[in-house]
Amino acid sequence: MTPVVELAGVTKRYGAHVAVHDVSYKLDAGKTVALVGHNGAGKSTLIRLMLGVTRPSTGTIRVLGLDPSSGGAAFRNRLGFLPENAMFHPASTGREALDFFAKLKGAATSRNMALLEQVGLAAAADRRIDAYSKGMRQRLGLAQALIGTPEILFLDEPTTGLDPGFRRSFYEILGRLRQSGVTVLLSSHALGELQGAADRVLVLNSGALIADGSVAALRALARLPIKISFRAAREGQGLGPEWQRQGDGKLTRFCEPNEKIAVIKAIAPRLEAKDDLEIEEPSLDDLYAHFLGPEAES
Ligand SMILES: Nc1ncnc2c1ncn2[C@@H]1O[C@H](COP(=O)(O)OP(=O)(O)OP(=O)(O)O)[C@@H](O)[C@H]1O
Repeated sequence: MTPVVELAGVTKRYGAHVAVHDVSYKLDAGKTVALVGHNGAGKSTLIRLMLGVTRPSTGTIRVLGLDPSSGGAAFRNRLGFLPENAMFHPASTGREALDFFAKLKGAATSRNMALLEQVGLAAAADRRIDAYSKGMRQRLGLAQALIGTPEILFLDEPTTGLDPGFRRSFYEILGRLRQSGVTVLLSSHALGELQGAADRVLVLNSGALIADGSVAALRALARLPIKISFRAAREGQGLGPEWQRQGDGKLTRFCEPNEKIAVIKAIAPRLEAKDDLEIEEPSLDDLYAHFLGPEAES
């Protein structure tokens, strides 16, 4: 399958500052891919490079088989973009804003109501945008990005500032888009919200791509320890020193993911029906901190 996006050895410098350093990847059609990293990691710069708004200092970029910086209007209409801070005229209604953007894109305005419906804004179509919540404005931004039925959507931090309910419903809309075959590339600070929402995660640190894979593959790569705890009716004598008694009376130890079953088998003969066994997998926030450091935001 020909990749829809292909970067090879892409570096972007602003003066002496390297915003993106030697990044290469290929994206397949129909996948949802997340770019994850701290503030300043280079996520927006990569999106701008793929949109053709800025050119790489070195390396090559192909989007839908073309150099995005030399693509014309027909090429741009095959892409949708939701900027980090989508701006709309506050006095216009959602419907008027979409009409404006459709005209800019040379697209028919007749689909706009269907787009508003798709993002759950049909009932608010004729309300002024200054009365929209942040979550509603982000959905309007998504509807704007969907004008003209784009093949690839670039969404720059679409869920930043949204409360958990709005985040969830935003990802539900993205899930439906994924089923319709659109390729989605979104950036995010938070790995935690991407479980089940992204097929693949690209982790960026200081402009460099430091990890690339599904959430499950990143978990396997990180090999973060698993915590096993149990509270036994009988004393857990004879267990090794790796088992520590906690303040709540539970016995706890950490182990490598590939030791988990052996550890459970070793304690199984001591467990009775009324005993309590807990297996705690590392959280996605732990995984983010593993790749990007303890000051990780979630
Ligand atoms: N036009 C520019 N001129 C100079 N430096 C820039 C420019 N655009 C970005 N940078 C710098 O490049 C680095 C990467 O910025 P970028 O906006 O791509 O990061 P980001 O991962 O999107 O961050 P955030 O999560 O804060 O949006 C930053 O250090 C930023 O200051």
